[in-house]
Amino acid sequence: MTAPDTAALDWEALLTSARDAMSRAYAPYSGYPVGAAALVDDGRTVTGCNVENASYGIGLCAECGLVSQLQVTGGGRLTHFVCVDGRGEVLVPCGRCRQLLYEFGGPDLLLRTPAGDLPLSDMLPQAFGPDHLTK
Ligand SMILES: O=c1ccn([C@H]2C[C@H](O)[C@@H](CO)O2)c(=O)[nH]1
Repeated sequence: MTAPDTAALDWEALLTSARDAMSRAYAPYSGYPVGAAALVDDGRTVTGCNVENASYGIGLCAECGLVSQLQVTGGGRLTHFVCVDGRGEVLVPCGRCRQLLYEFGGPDLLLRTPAGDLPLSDMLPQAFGPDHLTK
């Protein structure tokens, strides 16, 4: 399956999905809800929201839920990704989450960021990934 044409991609629909996910976040400790949405190479959309915990350090980022949903709904490769903050504004994924995304999207995964649409290779240069383990 080939990645959808970037120009034809409906970023607005993906943003709406991310904002909807954000509205379901559980973020009572930080007060910082996050929603994430990604397009899969078979046309599915997967989403996630952050889920915090009274044991602060074990809270889950929105991207954790997203990659879990990716797997549980059939796997595949992520092609386009966006996450939003509590105002619905585009947010950059945190460093750990860039690594999570790399596993399932690789360097060509396109991220919508406040600085424009960028491949993950720009956001996580010289990434460590599955290929290193096979060398
Ligand atoms: O990429 C990110 C960055 C932050 N958060 C969450 C973690 C925490 O619950 C809250 C504040 O850091 O935002 C995410 O879900 N994804």
